[in-house]
Amino acid sequence: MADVRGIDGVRVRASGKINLALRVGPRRSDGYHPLATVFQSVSVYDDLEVRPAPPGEFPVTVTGAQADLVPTDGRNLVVKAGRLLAEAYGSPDAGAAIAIRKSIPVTGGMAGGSADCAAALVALSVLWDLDVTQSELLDLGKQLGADVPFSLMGQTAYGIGRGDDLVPVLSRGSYHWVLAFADFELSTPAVFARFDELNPDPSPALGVPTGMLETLASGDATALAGVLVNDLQPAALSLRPELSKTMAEGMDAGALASMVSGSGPTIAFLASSEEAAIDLSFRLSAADVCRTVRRVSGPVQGAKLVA
Ligand SMILES: C[C@@](CO)(OP(=O)(O)O)[C@H](O)COP(=O)(O)OP(=O)(O)OC[C@H]1O[C@@H](n2ccc(N)nc2=O)[C@H](O)[C@@H]1O
Ligand SMILES: Nc1ncnc2c1ncn2[C@@H]1O[C@H](COP(=O)(O)OP(=O)(O)O)[C@@H](O)[C@H]1O
Repeated sequence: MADVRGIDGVRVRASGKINLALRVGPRRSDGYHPLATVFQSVSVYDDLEVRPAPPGEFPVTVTGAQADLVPTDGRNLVVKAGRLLAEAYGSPDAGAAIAIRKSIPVTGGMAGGSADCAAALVALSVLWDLDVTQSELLDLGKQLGADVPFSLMGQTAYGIGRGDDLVPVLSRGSYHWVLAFADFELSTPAVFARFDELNPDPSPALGVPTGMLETLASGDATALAGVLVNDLQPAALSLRPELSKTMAEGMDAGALASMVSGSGPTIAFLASSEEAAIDLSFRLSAADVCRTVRRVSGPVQGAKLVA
């Protein structure tokens, strides 16, 4: 284990994501579903700070919105990340104090736990001065959760397998989104289970919509609105029908498109410009159909050290 004297703390910021395309195949024997997905990281962030702690200890504090929904014991993905990283590259009895400030909605379909996990991998490899490459971190990330590799990578990426075999996608410019955070949670396994009920025989031939990658390279928001797709959306709406009302309100308020983010319940609205997004966010707030309205843009960076 490297000497970390002199290092006070290491801070890393990690972003949430939306899936511009999420195609889902038949459940595999390991319980996972094959995906073809296009991720885009967006500008809602969790901040994480790690500091030295006694061997084997990982005290976690969580602040921010919905902090009470996040475990602070060994179930927290940052603790799992710390233990795995220490075992694989450092000293198995390493420890760290981890402070998480959450803004990404919890159980919101925006990979907030995965963002924290990715941030912990990056921060702890610096705190412990480990000789670990980005590609090795991606491999560790895969062992911790399907969305963790993308949370490390950020920007725009095409994912296959469990969504964790990634290729970067060229994306021009910036897209303006308005997010509606729900005042309830949707569990990812429950949404996949409802997908199974609704789709007894899903197509195993997965691909993202024709033209999506070309559209992203062109930067045309109106064209992107026409190709967004989420196979989990009917499952999420069937578990929480009130989300349809939120989606309809956003469309009435001028969105180019609306979609459930990942497994939900966050709803993402695509706007034609920053001005349109500001207008949409005011109108959606006034409609009182969600817990919070948040204006974001994407793509942004993956988990990154903060000076
Ligand atoms: C649906 C997606 C879309 O990006 O994200 P969220 O909406 O949850 O953020 C992801 O596939 C979620 O990824 P993540 O939340 O990391 O999943 P994991 O912790 O690895 O798995 C949780 C559970 O989700 C289900 N799962 C996940 C990924 C996948 N390809 N097939 C699945 O069936 C399994 O039931 C698994 O036990
Ligand atoms: N650091 C973390 N932040 C949020 N949730 C976490 C974290 N670590 C573990 N979890 C657990 O993971 C579950 C899924 O969280 P999250 O990643 O926010 O949702 P989603 O999979 O919908 O994107 C939560 O119910 C929570 O108990």
